[in-house]
Parts: sequence; structure tokens; C-alpha cells
Amino acid sequence: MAEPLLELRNLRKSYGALVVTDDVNISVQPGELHAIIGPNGAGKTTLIHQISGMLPSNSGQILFIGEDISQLSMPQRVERGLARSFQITSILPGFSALENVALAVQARSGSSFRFFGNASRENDLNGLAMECLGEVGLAARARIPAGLLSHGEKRQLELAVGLATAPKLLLLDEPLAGTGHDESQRVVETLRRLKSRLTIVLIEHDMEAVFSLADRVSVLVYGRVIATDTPERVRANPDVRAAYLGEEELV
Ligand SMILES: Nc1ncnc2c1ncn2[C@@H]1O[C@H](COP(=O)(O)OP(=O)(O)OP(=O)(O)O)[C@@H](O)[C@H]1O
Repeated sequence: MAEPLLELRNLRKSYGALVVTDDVNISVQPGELHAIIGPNGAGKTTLIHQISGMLPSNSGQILFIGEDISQLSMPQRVERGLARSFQITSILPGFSALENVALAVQARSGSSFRFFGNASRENDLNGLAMECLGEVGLAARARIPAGLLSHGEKRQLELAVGLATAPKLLLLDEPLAGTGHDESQRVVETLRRLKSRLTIVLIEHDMEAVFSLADRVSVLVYGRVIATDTPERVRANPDVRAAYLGEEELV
């Protein structure tokens, strides 16, 4: 196997006596879509927070492209190409879809845009932002105020904002949550397109989507990884099936 793009080594997070992620070891290969599934409260969101730098870990290491990034801040991780999609709550409803993405492009580009005149700067920003919107299938909705987009379109906009940071790896926390059937199909198609050029770590409760998109799946139960394998093998794994009894159906 190639050198992993992202490697979690013995990662752990606890709140007092409650151990939320416990000795987590996961390797994400370049180009793969690696899903992390698990019953409610298994620690999936906490793990994404630890990887993105939103939450410090109690122990363990996070290696990204061979570098130990465990002590880096969230912006430093984004700079290195490790981004998470921003939640709907971070979208500015009064600004158009294009402006939302352009702001994210500007944040990434920092000073490099200062040297352009205003008009050309705006053209460059908008051009890059339009590319991101095009990738998620929202180009036709670029001028609509974000607050007027449907729920599914807002989730696509979150993806575009994530893409604006030019990531090598995108962390996605439940991108299908709250979407209807048609909308979720659109987001799945977008993810299928993105996975051809990006490495993706996906947390998702929609098992149909997970099993159709993922190259490999890690299963987290009570903060521990009980299996990492292809979707077919994970689905057939008796420990995984037992962990899911009474939970979401494993399709
Ligand atoms: N700040 C916190 N303080 C104390 N306990 C917390 C905190 N954040 C999360 N937890 C606990 O950690 C456990 C894992 O939560 P987490 O949200 O990571 O799980 P999850 O797998 O993402 O769940 P879900 O699938 O329901 O979103 C839960 O028992 C939760 O109550």
C-alpha cells in the first residue's frame, strides 16, 4: 500500500471518566473515500473534531502526509490541505452562494490577493468561487442569497466552501443529514464526482450512501475501531452486525 495520506495512531479523547475515542488507529490511503460509521454516540463527530483540530486529543498522534500535525491549530491544518466542510450554521444567509464561497477563497489566499487591483481581484476570486460551485453542481444558483437555497443546496454549498480551501483531504460530517430523497441523490452524485480527485473521510448515517460510495469503512463502537475493511466485508462482519442491532439497518 502507498504511504497513508492521513494516519491516526492511538488517538484518544476523554471527558473525565468518559472515554469517547479510545486508542483509534485508522490509515486513510491517498485517493480513497474512507467512511467512518458507528451507532449513535460512538464518537464519530468527536473524532472528526480531533482530526480537524477543533478539539485537542488527550493522547495519540495524527500524521498528515507524513507530518505530525497533532499540535497544529485548525488554520495550520487547513493550510496543509486538511479541511472539513463547514456546517450550514457558518453560511452567511444574506450573502449569495457565490459570495459565501468567494469569502472562503479569499480567506485561503490571504495576502496573495492584495497585490491585485480591486476589479481584477474580484474577478479572480469570483472565478475560483464559480469553479467550486460548478464542482458541486450549484453554478446556476450562484447569485441566489444562501438563505433562500433549499436544505440540500445548502449542504452542497457547504461542500463548495470546503473546496474553496483547496484541500487534499476533505472531512465530511453527515453531509446528507436532513436532505430529502432527491436532494440526497444530488449530494451523493457530487461526492462521487469529488472522490475521483480528492481523498475524503466521510461520517454518514445513510448506509445506502456509505456502501455505494466508500472504498473502505471503519466501524467505531464505544470509541473503538472494531473493523476496517471493504464495504462488502464490513457488511458481512458478525461483530459489526451485532453492534448495529436495534440501530440503523446495514443495507
Ligand atoms: N463536550 C462533551 N462533554 C462530555 N461528553 C461529550 C462531549 N462531547 C461529546 N460527548 C459524549 O461523547 C460521546 C460521543 O459523542 P459524538 O457526538 O462524538 O458521537 P457520534 O458517534 O458522532 O454520535 P451521533 O452519531 O449521534 O452524531 C457521547 O456519549 C457524547 O455524549
